[in-house]
Amino acid sequence: MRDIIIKTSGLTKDYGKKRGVFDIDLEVHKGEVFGFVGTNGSGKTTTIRSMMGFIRPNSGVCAVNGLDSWTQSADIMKNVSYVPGEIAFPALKTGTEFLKTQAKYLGVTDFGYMNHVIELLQLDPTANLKRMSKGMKQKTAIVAALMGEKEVLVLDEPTTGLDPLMREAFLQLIREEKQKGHTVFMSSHIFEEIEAVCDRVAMIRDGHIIDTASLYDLRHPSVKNFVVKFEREPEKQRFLETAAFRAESKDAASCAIVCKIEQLDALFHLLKDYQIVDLQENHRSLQQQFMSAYKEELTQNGNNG
Ligand SMILES: Nc1ncnc2c1ncn2[C@@H]1O[C@H](COP(=O)(O)OP(=O)(O)OP(=O)(O)O)[C@@H](O)[C@H]1O
Repeated sequence: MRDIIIKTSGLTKDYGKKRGVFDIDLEVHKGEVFGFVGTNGSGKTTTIRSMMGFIRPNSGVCAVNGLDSWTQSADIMKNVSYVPGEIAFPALKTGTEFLKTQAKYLGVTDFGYMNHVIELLQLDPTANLKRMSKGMKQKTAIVAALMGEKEVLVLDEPTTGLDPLMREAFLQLIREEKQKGHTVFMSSHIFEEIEAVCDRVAMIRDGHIIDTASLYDLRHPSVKNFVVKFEREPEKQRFLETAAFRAESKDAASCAIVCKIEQLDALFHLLKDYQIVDLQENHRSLQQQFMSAYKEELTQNGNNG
């Protein structure tokens, strides 16, 4: 069993009127990149702030590196790089001044990694802190957090304000963190970026975890869905009549086929006897997984969710 770096159990912070987070159970293992997705106001920040020890839960516990989030928050901070959802800088003039102050606070003396992050994010730290755009502020906060090279990263919507190119650069940084064996917990409402870098993901809705999924399982499903286009309609008909696979007609010459991994060989063997002009695999996306967990939960709760 791999080490558990972040754990919440029964975490509840009730703000009243069904707002807050309720009975949150999460376990993040060493070296894992763990995504936390949910719509606006679903409870991502409340969960993260509870983990960091900034919020005292009504019930349940959170721990990071085995330290209790509420009573040992200061010790947790020593080993965690944290990017908050709402960035507030101290009253300093430039980004450089802020980064220097942060380096002193974190005891950073080798600036090689900090410069690497600055370069990758194409940040000009000499800019006036107050006049920085939202994206520049976000980049500055990322540099300030990552320069400490801590083994655990807790990031609350770290790509907010970043343009698509910079989001990709940021995801590259996360991949590098993963390669170093560091543990990352990041929230987002952008499914694609979670899908691109995470090992596992928890989905939260209205303060409740509705599903936890392994991205490996999502990328390597035990059942595959194909859309096959035959050269002519009679070919498609002939295939459907074999009834060898779960299949349904899509349009004149195409059909959708559902195939278990262990039947793949048999399917391709069978298709050799047909004139095929196109074959596509339909992957289930994280967003589709979220939507079906969401609908399932609505059904279970009788739409009172
Ligand atoms: N201090 C507070 N007092 C009262 N309600 C709060 C407080 N903080 C958060 N909430 C409510 O708790 C719920 C969860 O908020 P939270 O900020 O954790 O969501 P989020 O998933 O991070 O949202 P977003 O994606 O919009 O940042 C929301 O309904 C929010 O209005």
